[in-house]
Amino acid sequence: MPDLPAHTSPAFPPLHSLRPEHPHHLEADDYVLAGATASSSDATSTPPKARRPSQHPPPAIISPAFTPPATPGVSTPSDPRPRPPRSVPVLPSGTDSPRPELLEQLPIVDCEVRARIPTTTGHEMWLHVYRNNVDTKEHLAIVFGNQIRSRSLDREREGETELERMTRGAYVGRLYPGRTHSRVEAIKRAEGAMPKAQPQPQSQSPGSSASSDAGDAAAETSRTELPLVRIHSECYTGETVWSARCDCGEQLDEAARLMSSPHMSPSGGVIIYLRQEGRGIGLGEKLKAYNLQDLGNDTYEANIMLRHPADARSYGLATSMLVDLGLGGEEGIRLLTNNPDKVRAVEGPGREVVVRERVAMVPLAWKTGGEKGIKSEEVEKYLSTKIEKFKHMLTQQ
Ligand SMILES: Nc1nc2c(ncn2[C@@H]2O[C@H](COP(=O)(O)OP(=O)(O)OP(=O)(O)O)[C@@H](O)[C@H]2O)c(=O)[nH]1
Repeated sequence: MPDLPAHTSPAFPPLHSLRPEHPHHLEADDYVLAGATASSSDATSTPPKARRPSQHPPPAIISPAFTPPATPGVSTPSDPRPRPPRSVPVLPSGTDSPRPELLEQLPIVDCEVRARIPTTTGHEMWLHVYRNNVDTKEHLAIVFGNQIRSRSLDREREGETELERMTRGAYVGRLYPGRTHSRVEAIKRAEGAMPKAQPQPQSQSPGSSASSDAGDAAAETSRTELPLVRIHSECYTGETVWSARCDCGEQLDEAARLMSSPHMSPSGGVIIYLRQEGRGIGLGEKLKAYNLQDLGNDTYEANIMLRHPADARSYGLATSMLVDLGLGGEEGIRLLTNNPDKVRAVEGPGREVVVRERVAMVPLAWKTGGEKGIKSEEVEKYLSTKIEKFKHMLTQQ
């Protein structure tokens, strides 16, 4: 989705100035952004550095303790084609971080309904609403491409009419006025042949006979063709009300952009959207944490001061939803994340999902030398805390 309306669009006027009255606070006009010519395809560029013309050294936008490492040689300015994001293999032994505590059993999930959503960029995605046996929230799977299908959605339900099946989204291909059957074969049978105007059915899901025909080829399949997955946690502030305190809205946009590009993600992709707002503490508590951050604490400390874990999330639901979408098993997935805990946790207690590669999410401002992306003192502090305290890996290594 190259033209997704970014939550951080420069054209969007700020609601109010976030500039504090600290005398040494960064003045935007005092700085010239270095590296503004960096290629936007450079997935491991360093963030912009601030330079101040006056005699006083500038207060760093990024924590002085944090120097994002540069990975040379990844930009190809002469090649205008989009390149798949670089990814790094995830070894079975995993990362250096301790394995997070996992539920002994995966939650049971059920896809209640799905619908085709044409988007403002001209791409389409399939929005799936899931229910489960551990909470009452509607967790979501945003599916790009036609290869990925929900097993629980497609399951036969006793006494169900064809209209009911189509209404809950359990159909193959596309709906059109007058369609009477959820399955293409039934339409063929009823009409003697495939109707001329009938749009092409979706390709079969992984694990079906058609896809197993291609099973041998799968062994040779380049890892870039593994489905791309993002496990995204709800962030009302960053995704809906234009907050520049975090990079959540930008990450959601970027995941959708990569997954809707057949070049970047030829096997399609899924964003599992979990309703665990505020790293699991909820919106109200997150707002309290923001006030504590304005009082000088970082995002980690603020949660602790509120007597919450620094990160109160879990990922068992995501594992179950991925299995339901046919992405479990040895073939594996590529996971779009900087969070080492997520890589471990999403694999599940019995390694039901295998993360073959991790694809880093580098902030847009870093990739573009500050030309695009979120610019705020708050987000810089947030990102440096994620790296220093949550051990997020914002580069490919
Ligand atoms: N408690 C709290 N939650 C926050 C804050 N800022 C963002 N969040 C929440 O954090 C979640 C996103 O977490 P991130 O740490 O940005 O990213 P991640 O999901 O751990 O890792 P990535 O996969 O690399 O994006 C969302 O639920 C946001 O609502 C904050 O300051 N305090």
